[in-house]
Amino acid sequence: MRERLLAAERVTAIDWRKGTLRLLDQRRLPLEETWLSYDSAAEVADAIREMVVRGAPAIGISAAYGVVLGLRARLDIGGDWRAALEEDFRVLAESRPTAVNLFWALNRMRERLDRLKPTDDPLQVLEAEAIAIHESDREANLTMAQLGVELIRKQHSGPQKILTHCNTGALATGGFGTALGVIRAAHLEGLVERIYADETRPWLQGARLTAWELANEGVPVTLNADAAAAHLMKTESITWVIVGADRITANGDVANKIGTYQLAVNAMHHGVRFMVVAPSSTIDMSLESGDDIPIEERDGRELLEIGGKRVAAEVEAFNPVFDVTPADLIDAIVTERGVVERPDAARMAELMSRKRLH
Ligand SMILES: CSC[C@@H](O)[C@@H](O)C(=O)COP(=O)(O)O
Repeated sequence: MRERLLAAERVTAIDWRKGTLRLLDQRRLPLEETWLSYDSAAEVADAIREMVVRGAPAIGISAAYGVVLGLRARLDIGGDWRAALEEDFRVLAESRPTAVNLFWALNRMRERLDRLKPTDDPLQVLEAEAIAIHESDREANLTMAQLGVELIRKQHSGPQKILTHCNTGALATGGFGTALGVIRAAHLEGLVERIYADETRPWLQGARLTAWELANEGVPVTLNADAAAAHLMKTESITWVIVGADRITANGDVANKIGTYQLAVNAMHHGVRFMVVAPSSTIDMSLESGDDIPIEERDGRELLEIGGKRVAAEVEAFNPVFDVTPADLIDAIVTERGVVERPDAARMAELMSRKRLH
C-alpha cells in the first residue's frame, strides 16, 4: 500500500529549498494558491500565529525550520550566537500554545544544538535535524495510514460513511495527513463510500482545506455545518468519526479542534466508532490529563466578523479553538508506534515504550 500512498501524494504546504522556507498561505485557500517566503524565526512565528501554516505537525516542522533561519541570522551577526538564538526559541514557542508538536520540535532542535561538537558546522547540523523532523513526519503518516485502514477493516469490509473534523491532511502535516491520511488510504482500498467534512467554524478548515484536498483526489466528500454532525450520525449510517489531535496526555485524553468533544459524545450515543490519528510527537506524557492542556483562545472577532465585516450583535465573544475529548470516549488512538484501543494511562505508557514502526 505504501507505494500507492506515495503515488497519491500531491499537495505540500511547507517547502524548504536552498535554505529558504516557503509556506503555502492556508488563509487564502482554496481560492488562491499563494506561497510566502520566510527569512527569520520571528517571521515564522508570525506565520504560525496568523495561521498561514496550521495543523499540529506542520506547526512543529515550520518551527524547526524557523530555528535554522534564526541560527543563520545569528551566525551572520557573530558574537554570542547561542545566547542570541534563545530569543528565537522563545518567540517561536510563544506562537501558539496547544499543539505540543511545536514544543517537541523546538526541544529536538535544542537537544541537537546541545550535542554539537567543536568541529561541527552548526548550520549544517541543525538544517539536517529540521529536514529529519520533516521526513520522519512524512514516514509516520504512511505508517498510520496503514494501521488506520487495518483498524477499519477489523470492523467493516465494504465502503463506509466517515465523518471528519478540521483539516488533518497534507496541509496540516509533512506528508499526506494523519486522520486524512487514513481516509485517503481507506479510499484507495475501497473502504470509503463518502466522507462528511465538518465545516469547522470559525476558520473553516473543513470547508476550505479538507473539502479541497479530498475533492482534488476524487474522494467523494460532502460538506456539512458542524451542528449537523449528530443529525448525520442518526440519519446517514456513519460508522466512523476519524480526527487528528493537537496534544494527547498520559491518560489518553485528546485535545483537538473545537467541536471534536461534542463529536465524541455524539458518536458514543449513536454507536459510531471514534478514531484519533496522531504521530507520537503529539503525545505529551508530561501531562497527566487533558485538564492540564493549555487551550488557545483566539480573538473574538473571528466569531463576531465574517471576512472582516461585523455580523454579530454588540456582545463579547468566547473563542476557545480547541477542546479536550476524554479518553473513555475514544475507541482507538493510531500512532506510528502502533494502535491503542480504549486508551488509558497504562496502555499509553506501553505504547510510548514501543519503537516507531518505520
Ligand atoms: C494533523 S493536524 C491535527 C490537528 O492539528 C488538527 O485537527 C487541528 O485541530 C488543527 O487546528 P488549527 O487551528 O487549524 O491549527
